[in-house]
Amino acid sequence: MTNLDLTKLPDYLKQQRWFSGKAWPIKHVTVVDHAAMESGPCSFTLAVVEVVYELGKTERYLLPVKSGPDGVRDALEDDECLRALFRLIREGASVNSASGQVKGEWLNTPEGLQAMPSPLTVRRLMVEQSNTSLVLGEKVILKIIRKLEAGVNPEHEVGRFLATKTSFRATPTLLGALNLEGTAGATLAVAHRFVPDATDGWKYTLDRLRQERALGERFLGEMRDLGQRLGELHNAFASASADDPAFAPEPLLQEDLQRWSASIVGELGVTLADAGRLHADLEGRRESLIGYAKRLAHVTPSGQKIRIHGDLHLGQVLRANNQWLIFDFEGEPARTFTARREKYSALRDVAGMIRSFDYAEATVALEGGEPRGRVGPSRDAFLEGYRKATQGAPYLPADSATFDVMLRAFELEKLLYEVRYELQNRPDWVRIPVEALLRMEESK
Ligand SMILES: Nc1ncnc2c1ncn2[C@@H]1O[C@H](COP(=O)(O)OP(=O)(O)O)[C@@H](O)[C@H]1O
Ligand SMILES: O=P(O)(O)O[C@H]1O[C@H](CO)[C@@H](O[C@H]2O[C@H](CO)[C@@H](O)[C@H](O)[C@H]2O)[C@H](O)[C@H]1O
Repeated sequence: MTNLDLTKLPDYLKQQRWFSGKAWPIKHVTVVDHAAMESGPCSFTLAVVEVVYELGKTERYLLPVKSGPDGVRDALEDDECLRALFRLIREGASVNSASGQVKGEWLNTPEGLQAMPSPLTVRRLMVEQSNTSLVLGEKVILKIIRKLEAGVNPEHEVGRFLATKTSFRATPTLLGALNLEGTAGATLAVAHRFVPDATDGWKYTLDRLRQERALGERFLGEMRDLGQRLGELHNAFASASADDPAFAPEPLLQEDLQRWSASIVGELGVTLADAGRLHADLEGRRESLIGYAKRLAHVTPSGQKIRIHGDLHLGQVLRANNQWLIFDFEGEPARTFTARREKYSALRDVAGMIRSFDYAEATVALEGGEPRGRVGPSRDAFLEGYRKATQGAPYLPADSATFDVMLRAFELEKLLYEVRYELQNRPDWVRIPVEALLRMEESK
């Protein structure tokens, strides 16, 4: 049994940036598995704890901790503890836990064989994030996952697929992972190639929109490239062989379209109930918005369902060396792993990115910058690049009318998600998706 003082854990958790249950009273915290990490100069406990809230909900968190007379301390503050964790991954080694095994995995790809500097430098990433990322030797970015979910972690699964089964390299390659096997099984950490001097696409685009009155050919060319990279990513997903059930494309059926359409109509009801009080004019658009969702159910199915990114926006791409890299294959954080791993229409990712152009433009306009009207050219350039990379792809709809109906329905789906996301996280921003909903043309 670990010598962690369980009575101290609720207070400890509530002080952590990554702990998402700060608003709810905790009933109790239990340790569901733990491993003693005792090699090298740092000894600590790698514990998986289950938090049971008074309202009945439960959540699991990874706690790499040291305990002492003064309470619990985060072991990740100690560089030696971090190096010990990374050694497990790098050496593909394992350590027994109380009810399973903590197992390191290092991928045998050409990108994975780079030498690491010694001594290994450790740099903490100063970004707001729900996990803890560290840069090791300026070559590897190690993300320690804080909130654990049951099932296969899509970021690990997708990274591994892209690195080992495809030639798609417009992504920071997955190098390795740390997994807990056993009854409390989960992915605990993922290691990717660190991309030096990278800017995230959101910041990059905002800077460009602030600087350029009219979008120049250079920026539009970059948007074309971004569309092309996304098309190449989808081609890589669709290349999965039939004996790889988690990735193999599946036929798109009328019932898929009907299910997605019904789900968007349901989300419209929930979202208008939440946002309608604040934005009364949305109610008047209900029927025309339902029209977008309903048309999705009636198109003739063509194309396939494939694995997709699932939460694509400008914050999920990096710009480095004049190239785009797509990363963060975790999917939408509010969904279960099973839901995030579902195959879908590739156009859902296309819609996600198009929505992001509108967000970027609206953000600059709200700052008092250039007025709106620049999304259209970005959207067209992005779609042009996407179409070029996916010409004749079997997973896309056969005709452009169906392509457009599906894309509009997924834009609506994303907009509704964004309204709910903003109401919960950034109420001041909710006007961005609300105004976009109001702008959607009348249903035809
Ligand atoms: N491979 C990488 N190379 C360089 N920077 C990266 C890399 N991966 C992530 N980052 C930076 O770290 C930030 C957080 O990474 P992310 O994987 O999105 O963490 P989280 O899932 O916790 O939000 C990103 O916004 C990006 O700026
Ligand atoms: O990056 P996450 O996986 O945490 O995604 C969530 O947060 C995003 C905001 O950080 C949110 O994205 C929305 O805001 C972005 C600007 O901040 C914009 O570029 C996106 O288009 C917009 O959807 C995302 O929806 C949410 O899942």
